Amino acid sequence: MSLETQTNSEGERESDDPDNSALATALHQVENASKYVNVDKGVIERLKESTRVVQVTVPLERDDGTVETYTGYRAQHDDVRGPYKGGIRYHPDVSSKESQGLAMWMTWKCAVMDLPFGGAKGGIVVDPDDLSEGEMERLTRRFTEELRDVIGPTKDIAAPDMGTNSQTMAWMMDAYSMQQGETIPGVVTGKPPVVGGSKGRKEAPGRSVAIITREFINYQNRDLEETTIAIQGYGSVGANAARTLDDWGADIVSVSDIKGAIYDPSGLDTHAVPSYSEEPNAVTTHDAPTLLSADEIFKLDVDVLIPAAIGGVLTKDNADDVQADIIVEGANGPTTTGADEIFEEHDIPVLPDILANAGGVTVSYFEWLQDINRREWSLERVHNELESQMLSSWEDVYTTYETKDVTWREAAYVVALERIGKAKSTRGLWP
Ligand SMILES: NC(=O)C1=CN([C@@H]2O[C@H](COP(=O)(O)OP(=O)(O)OC[C@H]3O[C@@H](n4cnc5c(N)ncnc54)[C@H](OP(=O)(O)O)[C@@H]3O)[C@@H](O)[C@H]2O)C=CC1
Ligand SMILES: O=C(O)CCC(=O)C(=O)O
Repeated sequence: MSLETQTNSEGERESDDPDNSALATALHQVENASKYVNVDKGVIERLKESTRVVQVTVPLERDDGTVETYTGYRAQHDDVRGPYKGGIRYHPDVSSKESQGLAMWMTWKCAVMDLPFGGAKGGIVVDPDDLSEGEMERLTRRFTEELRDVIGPTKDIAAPDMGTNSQTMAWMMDAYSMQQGETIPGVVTGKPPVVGGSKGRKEAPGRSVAIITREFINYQNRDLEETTIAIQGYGSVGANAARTLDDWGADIVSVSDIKGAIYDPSGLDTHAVPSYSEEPNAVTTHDAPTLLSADEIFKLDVDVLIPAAIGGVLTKDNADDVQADIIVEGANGPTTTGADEIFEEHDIPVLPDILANAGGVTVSYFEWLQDINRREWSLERVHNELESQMLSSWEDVYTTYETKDVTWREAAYVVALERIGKAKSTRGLWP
């Protein structure tokens, strides 16, 4: 295991990162939001860096007996409010810088939700579709072993993200527990309920996207039952957001996966469209009046557009094509800085990821509480507590939006940065 020390060079960051990378976008957002908060400049400078980024080599014996090595990362951004918290991603684009950008967003997300956690993110540079189930398990167990020194239920708590799921978390929990000599469910969240997972965790990020969409529609004095919605990505976040909003009466007129989009102006039966976990890459096999290319979903004239697939998809090159009245971010970092500026010019509100998809980490917090207390909550309790936590943070964000001349993203950052700044000054950490 090696600890990679970060460089502080602005110039290096700018030249290394294209405009739409997670790190470049996250750094721009924090710099921009810092104008609106009363937080010491030294603290803001510190928050532009991760505490540490761990890079590990993960050897894997393939099913045919050959050995391959993979690279894994865990970026731990800030822990002033509590242990580091954030997902593990298995994807070919995982990198040190991507992990750092995503870890920063976790710090803000936990602070907006007022959860006692800091921010982390990580993953392995691998295409999970290339691995068998047994290979996935061996890779995950070895990765957990390599991260052993820096993770733990009071240090850094992992969770699922793209390419990982509740089974991956069960393997991580088991690998960690075996070496510790006792079962420690609180080291990861997003586990299957039978091994200490929380009911409702899998659906939670999509559910919170639905809650924030519903609240914003009400805020604008519109009617959810007359609202048309297009959703990019039909995985854990996209499909659950689609089905929840559909159940609440909205018309989900278009959904997409990597292969394309389906469109029905009278509304799709979202429960019948196969989600990624039900059948990968199968959205376009569903019978719908119109088939579109994957990118055409952004051009639809709908009330709400929900990008819920990957980061950096709304850019300055396609933002002018967006016809939606409102954007609710389901994915992490789907909107680049250039696109954000265009949406502001066009008066298209963008409800940010750090609020909208925060249901995932919020129910992860509930799971962690259940694990350390050895108590199990009912699904009804999870839904009620998620609802009240989302409404409380939504109120904090819209009150800030109404009292300062800021965008919705800036309002969420103000709430987060002020909480983090107060925690730093109260603890006396410098910076
Ligand atoms: N899971 C979680 O707990 C949370 C996840 N997030 C974020 O939400 C986003 C999605 O994550 P999650 O739902 O877990 O991931 P999944 O892997 O479950 O789903 C991703 C979906 O996006 C689709 N997709 C990928 N690329 C494209 C593309 N270019 N165009 C259209 N669709 C595409 C995939 O399609 P295909 O099946 O064809 O590959 C799949 O349907 C990520 O940004 C993640 O960080 C945020 C909060 C919590
Ligand atoms: O549940 C968690 O801890 C984190 C989920 C996550 O990675 C995210 O919200 O982006």
